[in-house]
Amino acid sequence: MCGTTSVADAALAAQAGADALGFIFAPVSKRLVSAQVAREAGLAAGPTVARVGVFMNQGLGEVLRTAEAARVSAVQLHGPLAGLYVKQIAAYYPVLRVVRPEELAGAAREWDGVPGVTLMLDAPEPGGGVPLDWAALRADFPAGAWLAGGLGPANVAQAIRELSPGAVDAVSRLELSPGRKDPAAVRAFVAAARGELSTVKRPDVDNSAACAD
Ligand SMILES: O=C(O)c1ccccc1N[C@@H]1O[C@H](COP(=O)(O)O)[C@@H](O)[C@H]1O
Repeated sequence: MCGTTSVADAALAAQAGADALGFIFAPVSKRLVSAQVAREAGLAAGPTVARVGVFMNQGLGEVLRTAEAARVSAVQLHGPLAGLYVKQIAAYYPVLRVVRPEELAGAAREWDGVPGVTLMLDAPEPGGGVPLDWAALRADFPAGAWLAGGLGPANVAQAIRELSPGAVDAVSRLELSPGRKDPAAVRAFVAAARGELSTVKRPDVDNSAACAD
């Protein structure tokens, strides 16, 4: 659940069953949040909810200082970034490295087996609410990668069926206005994603017993 800007929205998402909250620290964003509010919101979400700091083309020092001040548990990196920079941040925080569709195949090769770096596929305009052509991306989508881009309550189940992502992430289709969550959409999104994830057959999970029952 990305774009969290308040304690109230963090509590809402946690109560709805979100596994992770995203806090956007990229100055270009309409959902920009301060490290202090992110820290308070993360505390309100409780001990089992991950806290992801979202950055775009920001310096190494700024990323590490903000992540520390906000007490995030992972960092999401957007933009054309050098591999060395990503690895330097991965020495401190688990990294979600965001890639566009045209970068997916190359990034899957580059980051395959690199500890601490998980790929996240997103649309070319982050936070733009535009879904991807999931079927066309299936061949290049690596196991365990996360999926974002135009996901909402009405389409998240189909996206999970198409790509079996490790996790799904959304923002603009869950809002009343930028930075302000729509409670009904938040609850419907988590319910739809959880419902589909409980039935999807993953390549790394033997659920044949469940199928036979
Ligand atoms: O949402 C933003 O404003 C934003 C700004 C800078 C980097 C990332 C941003 N959002 C990310 O966009 C995706 C999905 O957005 P949507 O569901 O398509 O609206 C998500 O990963 C956000 O973290």
